Amino acid sequence: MSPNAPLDFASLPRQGGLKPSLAVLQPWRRTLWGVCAAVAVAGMLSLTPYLAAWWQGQALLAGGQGVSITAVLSGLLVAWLGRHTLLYWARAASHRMAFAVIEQLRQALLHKLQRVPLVWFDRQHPAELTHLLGQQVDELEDGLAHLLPDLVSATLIPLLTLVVLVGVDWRLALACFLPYVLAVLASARSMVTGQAAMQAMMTAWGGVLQQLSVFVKGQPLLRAYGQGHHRHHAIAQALQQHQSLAEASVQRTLWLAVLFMILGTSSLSAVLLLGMGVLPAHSITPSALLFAIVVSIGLGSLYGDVFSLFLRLGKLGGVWRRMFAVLDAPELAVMPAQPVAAERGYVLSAVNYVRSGRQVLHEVSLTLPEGRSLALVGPSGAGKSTLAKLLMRQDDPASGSIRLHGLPLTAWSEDLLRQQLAYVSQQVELFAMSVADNIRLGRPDARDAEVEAVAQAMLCHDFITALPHGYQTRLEQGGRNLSGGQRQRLALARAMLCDAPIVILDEALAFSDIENEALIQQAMSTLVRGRTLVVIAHRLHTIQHCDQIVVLEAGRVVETGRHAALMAAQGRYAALWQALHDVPEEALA
Ligand SMILES: Nc1ncnc2c1ncn2[C@@H]1O[C@H](COP(=O)(O)OP(=O)(O)OP(=O)(O)O)[C@@H](O)[C@H]1O
Repeated sequence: MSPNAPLDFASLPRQGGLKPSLAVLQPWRRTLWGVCAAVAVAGMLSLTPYLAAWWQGQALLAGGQGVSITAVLSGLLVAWLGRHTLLYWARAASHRMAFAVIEQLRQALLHKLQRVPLVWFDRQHPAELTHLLGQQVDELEDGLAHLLPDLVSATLIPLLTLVVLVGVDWRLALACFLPYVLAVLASARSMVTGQAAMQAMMTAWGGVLQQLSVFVKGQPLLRAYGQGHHRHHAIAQALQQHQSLAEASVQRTLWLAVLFMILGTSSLSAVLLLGMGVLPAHSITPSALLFAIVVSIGLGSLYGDVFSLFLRLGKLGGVWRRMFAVLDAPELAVMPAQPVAAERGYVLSAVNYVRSGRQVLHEVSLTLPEGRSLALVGPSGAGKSTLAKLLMRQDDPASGSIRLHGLPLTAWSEDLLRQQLAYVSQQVELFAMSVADNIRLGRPDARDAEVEAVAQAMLCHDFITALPHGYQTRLEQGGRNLSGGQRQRLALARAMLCDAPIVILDEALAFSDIENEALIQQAMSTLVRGRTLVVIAHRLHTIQHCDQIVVLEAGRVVETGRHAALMAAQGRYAALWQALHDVPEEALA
């Protein structure tokens, strides 16, 4: 596999530690070996000052002159240059690999977010997801670019030195390296036991981000209700929770820090004790003792690195786990099915839907022929929006089936289904781009004249041309510089521009005043003629001309029919009409 081929994140081992990082770097394995070799050689070159000291010391102890200072300095300079050239190349190569992986991983996560059921987002907090896609993906850089070379340095150099020292004197080698091995084992254990604490800290940090995001986004509301202090308190609590976990984690590893301080000086002490006190003087040569002293001093500088290496390994595992939680989120599968011949429009059979463990829709069955209109009415919380979302396959029912044009929604490809649908939800989404581009999201290739025509029809043109740069005025995120009614009309214009054969409007006129509402309805009735229309509205006069009205109550269909027939039946619909419009009893007769 060439490094330019797309990476397969699905096949990475789902575990912490270094395994996913090594697996994801497989396409660059040759470069990876090169990086490790370069780091190893650079590590060996870093030993040259110690070797030179030993060499000179040995010569002096033997009563000689040693090598000339110029030769020593030249040798050290060459080693220094060689070491830094190798490290420079290794850093550059490992960063190239890391950035390529990070780029592809971010793309894979974004791609995944486009395929998870939309209801999945209800369980996520936007601030946490943004943090994951932004900062946390970048945090992998340490694991991919630095950790492996650092591990090589911390393992290979001591190992090589150990081999040489064993050759010189195995007893001194033991004294020198036993504390180091103990330090590695203690760090590894602390990483294993610290995994849960690391996860808890990451989760707690997610909580802090959530509270901060509520605080920032909710300022207008919080101030209106004087809740600023309350929110401060919530943020302080979330921070406090994170801090206590961090403190607990530090407490848990404090003994390690102390142990490291002791072990860090133990190699030298053990070598001196053994070499000058315990072992008989004649059984040890001065040059062997000198070499062991030099090695143990060099080893002392590696203890801190070992400790931080294991901490970083633990953190890397936590970051991969967060990535996998998103990459492994279940998707809505597309399952081929045989279409029911000659069936056009929607057919729902015994649809049950469960949300957060609660049944929201019960045995809903209905038919909406192509080109006809259907209104969903009922009290708040009856399940109208939920049903509309299922028609767009934002999620799958727990049981029952929804067919469109004879084919179960589960058999439609995501793209093909989206092409069928235009949707205006209760929450209008407008983006920080020009007004024209916001409308054009409905159909990216629409010409300016088409954008303007649909804006005229949805009564947007006048307020748009009154903006400083007309259609090119850049909106604030969420369209904050527009009124609620203006935002909704823009969303309607976008949906109408989309030209999809099925239009779903969820309270799309809720913010319109009576005068505008009548005018928009008139324009829309022309635009949606011939299309399949699903409307949700509390203001029932807006839906009285629909071909079919379905009344939902507590997730069940309790009535269906046309306006006149339902009014005449004096059932739930008539009662709703009466309650909402305060029509006198005799008018319903
Ligand atoms: N994200 C969610 N998580 C859990 N339950 C939800 C969620 N969204 C809606 N529900 C529940 O599903 C039920 C139906 O909600 P839905 O929004 O479909 O009602 P509705 O008839 O459209 O109400 P309204 O007219 O107020 O918009 C409600 O009882 C609601 O509590």
